[in-house]
Amino acid sequence: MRTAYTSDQIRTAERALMALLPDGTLMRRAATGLSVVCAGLLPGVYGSRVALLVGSGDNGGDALYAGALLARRGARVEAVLAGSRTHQAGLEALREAGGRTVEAPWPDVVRRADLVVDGLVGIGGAGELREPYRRLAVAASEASGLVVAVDVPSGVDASTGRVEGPAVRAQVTVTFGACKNGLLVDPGRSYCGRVELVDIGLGPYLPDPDVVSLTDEDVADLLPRPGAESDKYRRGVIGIIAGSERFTGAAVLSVGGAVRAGAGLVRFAGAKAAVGQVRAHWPEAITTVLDGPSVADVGRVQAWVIGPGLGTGEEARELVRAVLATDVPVLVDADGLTVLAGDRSMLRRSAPTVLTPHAGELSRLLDVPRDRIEAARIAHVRRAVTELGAIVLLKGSTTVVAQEDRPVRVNATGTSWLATGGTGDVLSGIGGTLLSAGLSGYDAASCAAHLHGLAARLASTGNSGGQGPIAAMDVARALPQVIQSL
Ligand SMILES: NC(=O)C1=CN([C@@H]2O[C@H](COP(=O)(O)OP(=O)(O)OC[C@H]3O[C@@H](n4cnc5c(N)ncnc54)[C@H](OP(=O)(O)O)[C@@H]3O)[C@@H](O)[C@H]2O)[C@@H](O)CC1
Ligand SMILES: [K+]
Repeated sequence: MRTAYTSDQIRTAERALMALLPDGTLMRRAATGLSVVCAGLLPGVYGSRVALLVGSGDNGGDALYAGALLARRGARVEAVLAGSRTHQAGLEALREAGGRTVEAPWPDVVRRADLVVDGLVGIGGAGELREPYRRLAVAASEASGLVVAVDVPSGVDASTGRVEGPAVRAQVTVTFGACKNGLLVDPGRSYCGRVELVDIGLGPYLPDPDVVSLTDEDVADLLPRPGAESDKYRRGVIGIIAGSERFTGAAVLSVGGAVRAGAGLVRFAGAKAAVGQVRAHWPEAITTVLDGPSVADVGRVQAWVIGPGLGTGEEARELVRAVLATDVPVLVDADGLTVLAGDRSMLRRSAPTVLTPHAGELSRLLDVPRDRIEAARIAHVRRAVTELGAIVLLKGSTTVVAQEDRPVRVNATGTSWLATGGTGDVLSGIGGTLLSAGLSGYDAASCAAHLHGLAARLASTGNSGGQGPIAAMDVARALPQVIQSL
């Protein structure tokens, strides 16, 4: 499991460790690790041009010391001192090693560098970058050389991943001691490139993580696998209520996600047209044409999925109410969430409820503008959990899953090609299947997001290794191969 922390958590751990070590030890460790990564990126250190963007804090100090180490190996190191102050010991080290400082015009220095080291701000950064950092961040992002961010790309909020205004776009981010939340969550994540962690001995002093990210191994351990004693009922019976006379595709895709994720049995109930399509595509499912808002005829299930393509009228409302009145876990998606936004009292129940909104749906549920949710996904998914009393999977460029009193789980899989119609319906079927197999809502939601992202990657990757468009059904189809590979 990968773990990540807020800036405050990192600072607390740093203070505890620093108290035990001679002054400057941590910065030396950080700078040595940084210089090793930088040297590994250059075809040769000797003779290469390195531009250091140096801010006024310790982030700039790291860059200066790393620059000194590279200069000792023959790199031509030029430092742009952008802050009102400069880390003096770091500057002396750079000068002693043969590095030099340069005056404006700075963009030329950045343009001609083989490697740009962004040491403007790290965990001490707050809010939008001010000038001249702002201009340098833009120049670095447009540079033709490699860009390495020190600890966190400048302009990215280390605790939240929030980006206001320009920020440095790096190919590699070298982070110290532990990963920061903002390196795992969009929009910050998309500025980091590859993240390299340099161990500086902080481990024993770190608290419980604020954010975690499951690995393939974690998901493999959590996934239910049928044993010799398993039959279809014991593996899990999932009930899906989706689709309408007008929208039938969502039903087919949700059932597809469930069948291909390994449901023991899928019971599908919906409007006649949706039932017809589900039967045509998935003969494995047992179907019921719903006659009114009762789910009594569908049969026993261990978990429900309700919402994709359901509509938001009176009948849909009563169906959502009926499903939430049962005593089994329920996953509510899409139109089901819009219905819930109109009457959150339905969420008062004792069995687990998993909600799977995208930012627009969460905006309706919380009455918060969508762009605010997208800018601060962790804070809003937490708020949703507290306000709604449910487990919440917030879909998007970074999918995050939260439950009360547990770290937010950030999904590490997926591809930009996944942003296409119907993929959310497939996700609901996967999540419901895992719930019906007995996983907790928190595990079911996070494993579903992980598998969904892996399946999308597999489906979108061609023989050449490049990625291309996918249809939602391709994601469902790729699920068995992904589960086999874990
Ligand atoms: N944690 C660890 O264990 C270790 C941490 N280490 C390193 O220390 C780093 C943290 O150093 P830090 O505390 O000195 O803060 P830092 O990130 O350099 O920035 C502070 C300066 O930025 C400025 N500034 C802020 N916001 C701004 C804005 N929007 N726009 C423009 N300027 C802005 C603000 O300037 P001021 O307003 O004071 O002029 C302030 O002085 C950390 O990221 C890591 O690299 C390693 O060396 C060793 C182990
Ligand atoms: K930085």
